[in-house]
Amino acid sequence: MKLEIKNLSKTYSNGVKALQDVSLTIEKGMFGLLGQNGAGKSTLMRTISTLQDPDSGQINFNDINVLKKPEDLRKVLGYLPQEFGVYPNVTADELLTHIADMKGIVNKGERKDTVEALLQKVNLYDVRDKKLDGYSGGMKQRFGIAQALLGNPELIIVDEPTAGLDPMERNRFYNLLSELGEDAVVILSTHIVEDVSTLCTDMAIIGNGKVMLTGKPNEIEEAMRGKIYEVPIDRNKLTEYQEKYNVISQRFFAGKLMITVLADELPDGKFDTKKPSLEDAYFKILSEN
Ligand SMILES: Nc1ncnc2c1ncn2[C@@H]1O[C@H](COP(=O)(O)OP(=O)(O)OP(=O)(O)O)[C@@H](O)[C@H]1O
Repeated sequence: MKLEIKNLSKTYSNGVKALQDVSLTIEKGMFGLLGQNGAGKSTLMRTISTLQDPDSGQINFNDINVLKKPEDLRKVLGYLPQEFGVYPNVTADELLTHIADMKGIVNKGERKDTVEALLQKVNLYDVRDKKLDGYSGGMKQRFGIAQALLGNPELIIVDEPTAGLDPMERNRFYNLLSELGEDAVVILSTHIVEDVSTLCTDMAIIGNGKVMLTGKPNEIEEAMRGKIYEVPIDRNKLTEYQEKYNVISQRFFAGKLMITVLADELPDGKFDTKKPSLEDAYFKILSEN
């Protein structure tokens, strides 16, 4: 199983270059596409999902030429868009049954079994007869995954799935997502670094419509070992430190401002060496662009 994206470009009519010569090879497993708001993630996800056309480039999934045969891709695609839309005043069971019907699962018995199994899988079986518009954000997202999984897709795309979930719902959702990569190519688009470090075996960072880095999260972290330092400072000293050092990020920690600095060696005795995280790598890339 393999998704190959080659030289994909897209400029919107307002002149925004949302994709600039994007090439990626994505194999079976969970692939994280990390980028800030506006980086081009949704444009890429919608293009792969055949909802919009690029200006140029190619996409192949196994032997399907996606841009030439979008209908072939749709048969093996499961897509959870960023905005799944307004949740109608129907139950999870009713809507999933309806979508299963539209996806071509026409045999009633088979459809009932499929819908039941999926509701079990996403842990909504007990609330299957409740109206969707009364669901919590996490429950809605789990429903979104259930509909994306109808028809056993080989390519699953989830766009910013954990935005707006509370920590417990996010954890539950992670458990669900972590199983998906076993038999499919799964692309998880997100601006949340933790999503990628928790779930993904491979990743890319995208910014301004360009691929800035690809690799395995642990290798990307490892490449930064011995180069990341931190020190707590007074908030009003930030500019001073920024002038002197390559400050890649800052956060509040117990009332102090903790700054993270990129350097080839210990900047001075006040700094501590920090075990690099994926977030440090991400901030480094962002600070360079
Ligand atoms: N239909 C459109 N017409 C014009 N510009 C657009 C359109 N859709 C997106 N853009 C612009 O293209 C750029 C990339 O947007 P895109 O939605 O792909 O980014 P994103 O990484 O998914 O961000 P977000 O998380 O905010 O959705 C942004 O500058 C956005 O404003």
